[in-house]
Amino acid sequence: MEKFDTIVIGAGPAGLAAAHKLKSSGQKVAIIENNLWGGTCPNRGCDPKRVLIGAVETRDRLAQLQGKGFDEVPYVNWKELEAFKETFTKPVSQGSRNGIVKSDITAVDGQPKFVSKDEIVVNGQTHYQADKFIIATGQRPSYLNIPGKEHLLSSTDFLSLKKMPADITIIGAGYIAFELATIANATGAKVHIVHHNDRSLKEFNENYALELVKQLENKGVDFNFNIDTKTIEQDSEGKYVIKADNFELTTDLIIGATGRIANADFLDLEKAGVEYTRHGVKVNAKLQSTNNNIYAIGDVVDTKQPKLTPVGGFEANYVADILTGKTDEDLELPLIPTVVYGSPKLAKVGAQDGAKVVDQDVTSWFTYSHTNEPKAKVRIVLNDKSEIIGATLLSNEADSLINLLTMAIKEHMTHSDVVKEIMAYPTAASDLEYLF
Ligand SMILES: Cc1cc2nc3c(=O)[nH]c(=O)nc-3n(C[C@H](O)[C@H](O)[C@H](O)COP(=O)(O)OP(=O)(O)OC[C@H]3O[C@@H](n4cnc5c(N)ncnc54)[C@H](O)[C@@H]3O)c2cc1C
Ligand SMILES: NC(=O)c1ccc[n+]([C@@H]2O[C@H](COP(=O)([O-])OP(=O)(O)OC[C@H]3O[C@@H](n4cnc5c(N)ncnc54)[C@H](O)[C@@H]3O)[C@@H](O)[C@H]2O)c1
Repeated sequence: MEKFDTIVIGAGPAGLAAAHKLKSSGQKVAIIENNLWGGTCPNRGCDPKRVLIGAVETRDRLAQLQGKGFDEVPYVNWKELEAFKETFTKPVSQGSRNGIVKSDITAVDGQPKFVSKDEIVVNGQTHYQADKFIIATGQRPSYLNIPGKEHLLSSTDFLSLKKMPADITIIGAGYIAFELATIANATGAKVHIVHHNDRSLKEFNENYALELVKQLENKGVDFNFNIDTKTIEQDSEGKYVIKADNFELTTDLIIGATGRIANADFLDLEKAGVEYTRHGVKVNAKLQSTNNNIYAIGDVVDTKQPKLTPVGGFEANYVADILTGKTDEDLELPLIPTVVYGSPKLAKVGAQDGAKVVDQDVTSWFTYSHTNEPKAKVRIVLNDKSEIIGATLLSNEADSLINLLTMAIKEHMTHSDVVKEIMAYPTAASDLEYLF
């Protein structure tokens, strides 16, 4: 039986980063994947989504300048865009696996299961042992447990639809629901969102989330709040009927976007003494599971941290440093900026409340008015020393500006620090000194 210093389970952004770093520190490493190498982000998450949103941004830019240089605003041609997206996703799995093999890391395809605290079997056949294991198996869509749930498709299905239906419904109002609704709407599809309460994007400032709802409503998206879906049926024409108390909606296709569940349940973790829930593997402050030799990183970890690609990458580097003796400190995550992609985009970082909050509608400012953006808002949070400690942004520039604000928070910048800097003009960054 082959024995390794470390075996990584799951070849997404987190697992791959850990495997490469451990190998470059001199370890004998294996990594096991049971599906597409590269994981969620480049195959069925961030990257394909970003390609699609890119086309939406282009369309909206034209729409904003209709009658101001442009006459026609075409809908996004889904078939062509989907084919373009495939040029990014198709090479990912083979490319990621090749990278592993090239680095002299053992690549194993198959389904691993623990047989003891330090041994796994893959596909019930080949046994491997290791001193340490890293679980990096991510999450999968979690479906509503209701009659008719078999009619629900996931974000993965959406990103690979061969044809965009005329009428599409998304259940849920989190990141995935907003991003997919934005994309489908730009293809000319009628989009409905059905949500069980009246609070969308609950991690974000409520007024900013409501403003984003308004922007999508203005584009024709139909929001149905406080609708707790009870059943889904298929009618005689093949359409789907969503039913709830005093509510019925007939649609061509339904995407379930009601959260994700940890891939911790197919590994026989019980045999290794590793505790987990549907939220993921339980870990201590060093990302160590209830078995001291088994760590967990990325989306599969049961913590309150946002489940995002850069977080998984950060944790991968941290655990690799722990395993190679470069640190024994507890994990300390830096500030985590996050963005709901769309047009406009909604972004946030850091504290949402503090000693002072400066909340401004900046739609009329040159940065936003020269492209005729429909709405731009900035909310800056300061502490009692007047340092920036948090921000929420709504605009087409929110994704780049939020990273700049993340650096400003890290550097404890105040207004007088900001005015000492020169930023390229005219950009969203050159407005910084006027934002608080
Ligand atoms: C639609 C969508 C859009 C997203 N957009 C963004 C975004 O814009 N920005 C952002 O930062 N994040 C985004 N995310 C989240 C991001 O994709 C994840 O945070 C990131 O992929 C997590 O990396 P990971 O390596 O922990 O898990 P994954 O990327 O999920 O990788 C886990 C890997 O483990 C494999 N695996 C699972 N079970 C087993 C098993 N039993 N044995 C072996 N292998 C197994 C899986 O096949 C997968 O390859 C998005 C997610 C989705 C679904
Ligand atoms: N841009 C990004 O960074 C990005 C994009 C997509 C996904 N992600 C990651 O993937 C994760 C999963 O995304 P998600 O949108 O599935 O999860 P989410 O947690 O953001 O949203 C799930 C939504 O479903 C709702 N919901 C739960 N039960 C429901 C029910 N019975 N009926 C109707 N709605 C219900 C929740 O209230 C919530 O609004 C995110 O939390 C994030 O970590 C990130």
